[in-house]
Amino acid sequence: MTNTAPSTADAHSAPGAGDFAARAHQIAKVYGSGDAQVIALDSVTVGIPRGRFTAIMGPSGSGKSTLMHCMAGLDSVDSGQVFIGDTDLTRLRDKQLTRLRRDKIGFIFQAFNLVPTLTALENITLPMDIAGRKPDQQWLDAVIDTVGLRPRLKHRPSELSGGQQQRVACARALASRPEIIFADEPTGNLDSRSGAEVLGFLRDSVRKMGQTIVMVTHDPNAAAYADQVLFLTDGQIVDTMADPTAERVLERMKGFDQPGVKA
Ligand SMILES: Nc1ncnc2c1ncn2[C@@H]1O[C@H](COP(=O)(O)OP(=O)(O)OP(=O)(O)O)[C@@H](O)[C@H]1O
Repeated sequence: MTNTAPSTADAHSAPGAGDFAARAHQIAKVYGSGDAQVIALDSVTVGIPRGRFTAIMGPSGSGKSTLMHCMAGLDSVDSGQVFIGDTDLTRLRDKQLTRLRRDKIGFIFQAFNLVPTLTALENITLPMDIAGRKPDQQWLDAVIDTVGLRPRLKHRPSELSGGQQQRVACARALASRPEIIFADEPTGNLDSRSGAEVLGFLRDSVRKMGQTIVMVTHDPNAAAYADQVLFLTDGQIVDTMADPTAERVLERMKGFDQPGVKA
């Protein structure tokens, strides 16, 4: 694959560039006050290249989840700007933000968050049903085949393995062709084989379908599926790595004081 995507560092020099699916410009987030004050994000500027798979890594407490939540409009920033496409999230009212999250963003969490009474297919199309949108059947078929769920569409979550449930959650995120998918430790609850399958599907959806995915992970093996890794410490992006391998990511992580990495 030819790497023509803008690098994350380009976001500094070209904050208006159109090749980023999402951008943060000098965002800060502080929790608490006085002695209890924590600077979770310290003037972070970053661009998430369109049609690429980006992993975010860093020690526990470095601000990964906060960065993801702020970029996905799930949490507000104290200063700076966040863009999804050309839309500045910091200027939206609550209702507009809810609509943007529904229409432009897909989410995959560690917990699969499926509705237990619905079938796999009903779970996949639920966000579109709620939004009153008809799924594009051809696209839906492609997504279902990509995640290998065709024989399981009528099963309820309790009749599916953890890996299959997370595949349903991936398909649900992909089904509406969102501008960007945010995945927070998507393989954290899976055994290594199911985790590898899910990561393979995520990578395929980027390579074959042009999806943009950002994934927070503690696992260098998971990060190795990405096209690039952003390293966060103390609320700042301190490094990026293109075409990562698990070994190189692990080596880089050893430079940080971080207890959670699996060797
Ligand atoms: N709601 C909150 N109130 C106070 N402090 C918070 C809150 N949420 C996060 N923090 C603090 O902000 C910092 C960044 O937290 P964040 O969850 O983003 O880190 P992380 O890199 O995702 O950590 P982990 O890998 O352990 O999940 C941490 O010091 C955390 O304790």
